[in-house]
Amino acid sequence: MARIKTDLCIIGAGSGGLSLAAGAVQMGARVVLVEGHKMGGDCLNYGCVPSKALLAAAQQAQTVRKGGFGVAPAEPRVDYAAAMAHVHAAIATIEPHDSVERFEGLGVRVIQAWGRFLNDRELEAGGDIIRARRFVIATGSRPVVPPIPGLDAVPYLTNETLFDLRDRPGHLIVIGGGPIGMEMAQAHRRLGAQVTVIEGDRALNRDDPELAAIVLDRLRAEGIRIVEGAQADRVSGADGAITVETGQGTVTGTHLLVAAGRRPALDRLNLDAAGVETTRAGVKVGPDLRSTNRRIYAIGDAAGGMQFTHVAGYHAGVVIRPILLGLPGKAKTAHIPRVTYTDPELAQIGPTEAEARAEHGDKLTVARFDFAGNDRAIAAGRTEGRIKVMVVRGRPVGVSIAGPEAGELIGPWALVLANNLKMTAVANMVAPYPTLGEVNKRAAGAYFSPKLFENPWVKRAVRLIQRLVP
Ligand SMILES: Cc1cc2nc3c(=O)[nH]c(=O)nc-3n(C[C@H](O)[C@H](O)[C@H](O)COP(=O)(O)OP(=O)(O)OC[C@H]3O[C@@H](n4cnc5c(N)ncnc54)[C@H](O)[C@@H]3O)c2cc1C
Ligand SMILES: NC(=O)c1ccc[n+]([C@@H]2O[C@H](COP(=O)([O-])OP(=O)(O)OC[C@H]3O[C@@H](n4cnc5c(N)ncnc54)[C@H](O)[C@@H]3O)[C@@H](O)[C@H]2O)c1
Repeated sequence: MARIKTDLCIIGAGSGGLSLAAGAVQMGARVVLVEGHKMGGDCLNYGCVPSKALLAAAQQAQTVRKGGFGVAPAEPRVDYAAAMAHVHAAIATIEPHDSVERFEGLGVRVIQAWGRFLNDRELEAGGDIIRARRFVIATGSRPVVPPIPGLDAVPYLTNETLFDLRDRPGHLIVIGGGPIGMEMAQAHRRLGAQVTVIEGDRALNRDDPELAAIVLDRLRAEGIRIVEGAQADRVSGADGAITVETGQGTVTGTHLLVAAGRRPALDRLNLDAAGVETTRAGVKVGPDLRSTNRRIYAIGDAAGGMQFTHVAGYHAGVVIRPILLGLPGKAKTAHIPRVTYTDPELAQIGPTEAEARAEHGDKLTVARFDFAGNDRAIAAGRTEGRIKVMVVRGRPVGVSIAGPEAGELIGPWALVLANNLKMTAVANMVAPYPTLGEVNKRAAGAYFSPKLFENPWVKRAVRLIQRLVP
């Protein structure tokens, strides 16, 4: 047992904790990092990395299945275990970057144990007692397992166990039509499984319904059954034959994936002892991410806001200022993008059209452009898609994109919104031809066109000038 005094103690070595530890130690702080399970957290081990790697394998299968452009389609011979081997190879490639060795090399003291507060200034981990000037809770989130009658008596998967499978499910039932559910539904369908998604509300319900429909139409066309407005009421059966009852009938499949949302991972922390209040969403924090104990901050999924790796990283940047330099820090959300990596992808930044309409009323203009009008999309046969830009007084406040590479295409808008730039900044950009990226400029064009081309004053001015010009 050691008594450790430090400047900063971070609990959780996932996306947020690792970013903060690396930044803080390299700026000269003494840093202790406490991790009870795997370095890299959810994103590396059970989240972003494995899900995107499996989607890549699924894309490969789909390319063969689809054929086209003179290449004959063929039913792909899928080796599911090999696809999962790719998933674990991707994790293994990234692992060293998040490892104990790398962080100790940077000068961080890493304690591999669960952390638990003893009081408002001390944390116990693996028998060591850490007294820190500041603590940061970066403990992430866990899958919600809803209290559906019968669920506890059947074998079910979550994102924490799905990537351990080596035999392809014959029929995967997914409870939850959010990003996890839809990404894993498409991955498994493309790898040859039958897939049914059961969603109590609308699938992809945080997104603009007009754009979500583009994605959902494709998923249905690929053979995924999506049952919406159907709460999973009861589950029964055993390994290989699991039945889910909903208000819209019953579904029987071989495997069940529960993707019904996330809850903050705070249970081991003994937060009462530290005077840290919580809500259902996470640690109760202000915009500065400080908890009800002024020495303790929370970042990432544990802070109860947007649950994304890039948000956890952003939070790390926000809290490092007050913790290390005594400067104010404030987390904002209006400029943060989010992407669901189905094919086509679904990307959003700021409010959707309905949300922007509710906030800005008549001041809102929505500019649209369809991928069907983009030459590169036509050449590549990838024309399913649309971009919508919500503009208020010449500045974009929100952007929604459904289409191929939507996650890449939203990048420039993240720059525009983060820097409060105007639509003219996008219109002034010259996009290389032919690229999908031209949709961004064309959306800006769609915003300015009515002002320029349907404006009688412009027409009158041009006629007058043409008469005067020699
Ligand atoms: C299937 C899936 C796919 C996803 N895909 C994406 C994506 O494509 N893009 C994206 O941006 N986001 C994605 N996410 C979300 C992303 O994974 C999370 O938002 C991100 O990991 C949050 O980072 P974090 O640092 O808050 O927590 P985590 O990365 O979860 O790290 C928390 C760490 O804290 C540790 N811990 C918990 N309690 C304690 C304790 N008491 N003591 C010590 N250690 C503790 C945990 O073991 C864990 O290692 C996905 C999530 C899932 C589940
Ligand atoms: N691409 C990405 O960036 C990405 C990918 C996956 C996850 N994530 C993050 O993880 C979070 C969690 O993802 P998620 O998909 O688990 O959660 P979610 O909350 O986004 O979606 C869960 C869905 O399950 C439904 N549901 C809940 N209980 C149900 C029941 N009993 N019967 C039927 N439907 C039910 C809900 O209505 C909801 O639509 C995301 O919101 C996101 O922040 C991000």
